Order: sequence, then structure tokens, then C-alpha cells
Amino acid sequence: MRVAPILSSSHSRATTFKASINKSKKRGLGILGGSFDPIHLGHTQSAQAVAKELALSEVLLIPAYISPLKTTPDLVPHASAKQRAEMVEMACQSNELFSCDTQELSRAGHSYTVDTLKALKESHPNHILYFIIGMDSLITFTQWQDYQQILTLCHLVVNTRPEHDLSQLDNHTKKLLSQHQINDKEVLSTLDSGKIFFADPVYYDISSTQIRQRIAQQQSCEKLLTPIITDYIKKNNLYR
Ligand SMILES: Nc1ncnc2c1ncn2[C@@H]1O[C@H](COP(=O)(O)OP(=O)(O)OP(=O)(O)O)[C@@H](O)[C@H]1O
Ligand SMILES: O=C(O)c1ccc[n+]([C@@H]2O[C@H](COP(=O)([O-])O)[C@@H](O)[C@H]2O)c1
Repeated sequence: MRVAPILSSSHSRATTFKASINKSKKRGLGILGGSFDPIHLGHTQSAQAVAKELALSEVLLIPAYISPLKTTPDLVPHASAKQRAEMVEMACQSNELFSCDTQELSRAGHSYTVDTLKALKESHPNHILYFIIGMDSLITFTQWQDYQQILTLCHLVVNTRPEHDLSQLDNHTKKLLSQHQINDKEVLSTLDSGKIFFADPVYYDISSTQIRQRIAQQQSCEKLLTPIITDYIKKNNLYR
């Protein structure tokens, strides 16, 4: 660690002040919200990669009570909110990067990200919030409740997903990107909110839908889930 010398000239005082501004740079907090029905390696490994790329020491996993765009009977979660949260808690126990935040389950109703971010801003006033999403979520982002306000509360970090790419964005989202996209992660970390950053592309060809279908067809999910989640699903007879 470099220790600043004790100096008396005005020039030197200015230098010392500059250093303290750098030191007080806000820390980053990653946030991954999801239905997690169930949580899988695509969630955890892509979030871990983002944490590494952006030097985040903590990522909150936030199970949604009802994801606002998954309200029709074919899209609502199969496992209960309690079971989805228990699986998320288990994922957190095996990796210290993650902690589970159950605020959306306590709030019940539709889990609007804008509400969650407002609460996190209050509880973490000295953090920059990075809301992590997959490309499929970016495609629907302009349908989210108060999406413009979301960008005043956090940065969005977008992960690639197989079968979803930029060509699927509508003009409205393309325009949003032209206003908010940033490619320089060093500059990103100096700003409080308002940017959309594409993480280094890594494709995890895993989805909860695929897992539920494979389990229903009694196929193995060994490469898609951690053993502890596979055991939980078996014990609770989920997705059969
Ligand atoms: N394999 C993956 N790689 C990167 N991001 C992912 C991956 N799977 C899910 N995500 C992202 O994690 C968030 C929560 O996802 P969600 O819990 O809906 O999982 P899902 O696998 O997409 O579920 P489903 O298949 O039931 O729609 C979303 O922003 C989604 O884009
Ligand atoms: O706030 C919204 O309107 C909104 C609309 C769609 C999705 N989200 C959030 O996006 C995250 C991923 O959602 P999902 O549907 O992929 O599970 C989860 O935290 C949802 O609450 C939020």
C-alpha cells in the first residue's frame, strides 16, 4: 500500500485531496433477479463471470414472487415461492459471492424491479448497483414498469444467451441502447447509474424451461444444476 507523505505546500495538499477522492470510490453491488424455477448453472456462472469482470465482491440473488411478464398460466412458476427461495439459499451457501434477498417474496404481488432497486438504494446508499440480466430480458426491457426510472437507479449489465441476440431488439430498445450503452468498464465504475454494459460474451446454454422439461422426461440435468439443487428437486418431487 502506498502511504501519502505529509506535505505542507498547497500543491501537495491538492494531490493528497485527489487521492482521497479515488479512495472513496463507491463499491459495486451485483443484483440478479429471477424466477429461479429452478436456479441453474447458467444463472450462477454468468453472474460469477460478471462479478469477476467488474470486480464485484457481492451479488444479491433476488427470487421474484411474480415476475411481471410471466403472469399467464403457462409461464407462472411451477415450484412455490418458498421452494424457489430455498433453492436460491442453497446456491448461496455453496458460494460466498452470493447472498439471497427475499424482499420481493415479502412484498408479494408483482415483483417490479423499480421497487426493488429503490429499496436497495436506501439500504446500500454507498454502492453502485449493477442489475444483471440476460439478453432475453433486454429484449423485453422497454415493457418493464418504469424502465426509464430503473436506469436512474442502477446500471444494466447484459449477459449473452444462446438464441437471443441484438437483431431481436425492437427500434425502441435500439434507441435506448444508442443513448445508454457504454463499453468502457473503468468509466462505468465512476458513474452511479444510467448505463447499459454488455459483459464479455460467454454462452451458457441452460434455461429453467429446459431443466423442467428434462426432469419431466426423466433426463439427466447433471451439467445444468449443482448436485445439491438436483437433490432438492428430487426430494420435493418438483417438475415431474
Ligand atoms: N444461461 C443463462 N445465461 C445468462 N443469463 C441467464 C441465463 N439463464 C437465465 N439468465 C438470466 O437470469 C435472469 C433470471 O432468469 P430466469 O430465472 O427467468 O431463468 P430462465 O432460465 O430464463 O427461466 P425460464 O426458462 O423459466 O424462462 C434473467 O435476466 C435471465 O435472462
Ligand atoms: O419490473 C418489471 O416490470 C419487470 C418485468 C420483467 C422482469 N423483471 C425482472 O427481471 C428479472 C428476470 O425476470 P424473469 O421473468 O426472467 O424471471 C426478475 O427480477 C424480474 O422481476 C421485471
